[in-house]
Amino acid sequence: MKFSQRLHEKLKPVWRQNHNHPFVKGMADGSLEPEKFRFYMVQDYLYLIQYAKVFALGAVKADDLETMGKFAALLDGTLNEEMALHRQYAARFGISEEELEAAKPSPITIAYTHYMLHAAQNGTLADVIAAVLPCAWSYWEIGKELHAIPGAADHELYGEWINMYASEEFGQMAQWCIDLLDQHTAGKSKAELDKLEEIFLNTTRFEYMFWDMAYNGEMWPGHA
Ligand SMILES: Cc1ncc(CN)c(N)n1
Repeated sequence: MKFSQRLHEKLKPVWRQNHNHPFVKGMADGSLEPEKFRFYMVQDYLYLIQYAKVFALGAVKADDLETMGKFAALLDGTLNEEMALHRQYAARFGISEEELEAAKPSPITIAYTHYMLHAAQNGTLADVIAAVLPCAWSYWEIGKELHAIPGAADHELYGEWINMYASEEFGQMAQWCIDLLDQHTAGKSKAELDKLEEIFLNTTRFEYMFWDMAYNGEMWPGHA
């Protein structure tokens, strides 16, 4: 069994919690309050700035030019395509690009991005992929799941989000990460695979916490 299949099978219960989070369900049926989405979108923009740096670390750790080029393309795609979606949403909410970048990250945004960067900086290429894969893979699955709901992708606020993450291009990117992880884990020892599983599990858990943080508009205790 490929390592990615092992992870998917084993972590299904944790994985499903992300798909069933009220924030995701609210985008699916259109009942999510726009204010919650606004909060999410700003935090996600800050998240993506750091996430793009993890791809940069992938390029640093790659040992062939093809992989290095692919990570460079993922970095570019994050900054100029995925974040363009957020900039469009920000414009709809009356938030400028300067305001977006100057926004303060929530404790969960800080914890999640610092964890990914730490795992990537201190680990191998396999650690880099284990850290980012739940992000790419779970968004792709959520995008496809929501896209399959009649009318969801036409929603005037959430439709573009759903179309972006259900798209062929986003799926290809997620699949490339899955394949790369399988390639870099073939023949690894149990101890190495257990360590990678731990990283994958932790970022999967952080995905849940990120939905939860957005749903509850959580910043530092005692601060708006
Ligand atoms: C928190 C989070 N996780 C994943 C993705 C998909 N790149 C995202 N935009 N935001």
